[in-house]
Amino acid sequence: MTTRRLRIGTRGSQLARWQAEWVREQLQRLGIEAELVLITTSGDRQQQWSVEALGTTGVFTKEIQQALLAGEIDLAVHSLKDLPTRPVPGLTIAAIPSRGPVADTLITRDGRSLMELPPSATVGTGSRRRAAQLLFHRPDLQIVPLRGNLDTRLRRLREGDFDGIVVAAAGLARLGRLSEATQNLTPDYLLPAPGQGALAIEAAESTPDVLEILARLNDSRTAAEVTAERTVLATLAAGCLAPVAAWARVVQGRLLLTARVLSPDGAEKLEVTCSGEISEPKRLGEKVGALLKAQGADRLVSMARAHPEKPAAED
Ligand SMILES: NCc1[nH]cc(CCC(=O)O)c1CC(=O)O
Repeated sequence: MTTRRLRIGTRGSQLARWQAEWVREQLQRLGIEAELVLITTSGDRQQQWSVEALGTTGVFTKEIQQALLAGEIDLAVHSLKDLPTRPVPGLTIAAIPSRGPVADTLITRDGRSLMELPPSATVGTGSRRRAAQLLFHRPDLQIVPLRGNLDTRLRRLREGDFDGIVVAAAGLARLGRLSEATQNLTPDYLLPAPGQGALAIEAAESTPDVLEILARLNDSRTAAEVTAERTVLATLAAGCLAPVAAWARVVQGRLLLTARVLSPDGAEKLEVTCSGEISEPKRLGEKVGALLKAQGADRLVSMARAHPEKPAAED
């Protein structure tokens, strides 16, 4: 077993540091000392650009993964929903800890709920998944592109740039600001992003001693849930830029998976729910992905690709 101090690579945002610090504390409980190493990613550097304009996935993870491969850090803590589904040679997800809240929340300036917002109200979000589902319920809403860290987005709402914003409950809770949420958006209303609320702890395959330690932070139930969700994304070859949502949960000893694909304008919506063995999350994700394809999901995903002018960012 390793006796040296482990180096945890993380982005510098408040949320990322909270998450990395949480992992540091979990390691400390196991008697393992660790320290944070802050790494700036291209997604952090280019706040003014849409993620699509950056022309690649993994803008919040790539530099951190390079540091892992170079041996500059021993482990990386990511928001799982920011981590592309395509594996990186030499790296592995060593642990997926127990998940936080999964839902999205609406925050409005005047405390009105989604259905109470006035006609043509403006909602700031950079996520196509959020935009499409909001428009499905309220086609009149004006969706305004919004990027940046959670604190930036909350500040812009207070400054009056929008009537409302939609953010992940997990992020708000971690910043200690869940009380600012106006409305919890239930999954039937706004289905979350694959992996939302969960962390991924990544390490290099060449460091089996580190992998062995990190395995103790894994929560097998959360791992099964997010594996099913991410398999839908991978099966649809959708990436983070298409309006794809997926949510898996354990109900009566079985894994229940709901996934949605929408057109970017929210006018079309496909949805599938299936259950499967907890021990076979990948099979369940593939099945749901295939059923969505059979309903025409590929056409909706390519509609999103054909409209790159609309930015997508926060999931
Ligand atoms: N890149 C944005 C991001 N990545 C992870 C979270 C919050 C935590 C989570 O959803 O797991 C957020 C903020 C948001 O979506 O509002």
